Amino acid sequence: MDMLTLSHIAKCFGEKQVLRDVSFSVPEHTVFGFVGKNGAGKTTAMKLILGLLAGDGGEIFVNGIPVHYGNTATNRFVGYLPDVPEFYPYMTPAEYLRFCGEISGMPAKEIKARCEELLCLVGLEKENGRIKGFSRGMKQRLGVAQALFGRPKLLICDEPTSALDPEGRKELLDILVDAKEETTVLFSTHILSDVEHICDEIAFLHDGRIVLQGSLEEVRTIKRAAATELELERSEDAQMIASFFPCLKPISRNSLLLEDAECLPDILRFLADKRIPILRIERREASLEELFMEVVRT
Ligand SMILES: Nc1ncnc2c1ncn2[C@@H]1O[C@H](COP(=O)(O)OP(=O)(O)OP(=O)(O)O)[C@@H](O)[C@H]1O
Repeated sequence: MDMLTLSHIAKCFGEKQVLRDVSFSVPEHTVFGFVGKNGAGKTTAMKLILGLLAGDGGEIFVNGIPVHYGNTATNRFVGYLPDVPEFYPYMTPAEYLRFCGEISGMPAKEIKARCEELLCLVGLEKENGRIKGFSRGMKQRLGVAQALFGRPKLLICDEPTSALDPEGRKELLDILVDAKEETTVLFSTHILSDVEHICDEIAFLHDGRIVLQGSLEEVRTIKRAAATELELERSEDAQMIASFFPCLKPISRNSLLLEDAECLPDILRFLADKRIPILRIERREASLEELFMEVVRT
């Protein structure tokens, strides 16, 4: 079953059309990457899903129920982590989560157990200091715990890793993967390597439209499946051969990328004729970054 469906969503701010005919579905118990450059409209789409903005067309369903602008009933299924979560800095993480439980009306006994469970999930069970001393990564992890408190069916995270260092990013991504056991995760990002590491499905938003979507494998199949990297011993040879074969794109001083495999025999013959030393020829999968650039160019 799909936990979230966007169907032909449109949104304008004044004259500016931010989303045009955006449709995608997020299957249950998956991590779904919502990818787009800064300003692509990701936060706008998330606010529409949360009923915080009124759309200009289309429909959104969470757990099969339509979302309405304003106080939408569907938010009882949703946990939300904004891009910059705010906390009471004088509280400890356990106090903060207990407070979240109390205002949600959960029985005291359940609150204690849920706090312990979530602090373990996000690796903050030994952190007894006040939140004001927390790193950004620790705050994001606490934000995930807070968003998961009410056992939402859908967890929405707005750019949860963008301000984190590589270690903090990895910790947070691991938590999102663990979270899909009990929920469905939609997270927005412009960091394509994060998507490559943890997402089951992805949708690329560009210019207000979804330009590519599916599982990682599907996306790679739809677009270019692979490319060949050619590394030569001498940089002057790399420059020279790139000027003979426009299908070769320089990617470093000595390395070239070949996207059209049909040219490879001609290139190898040329290298052999001229006795140009080769260091490495490697066939490799295109990165998501390359796929995204390709889609955006077309
Ligand atoms: N309330 C608003 N009024 C007018 N324009 C807005 C409003 N909210 C967003 N926009 C514009 O809509 C566009 C999309 O913004 P949005 O924040 O949804 O993008 P984003 O993909 O989340 O970007 P980022 O990664 O930078 O957060 C931007 O050009 C932004 O300036």
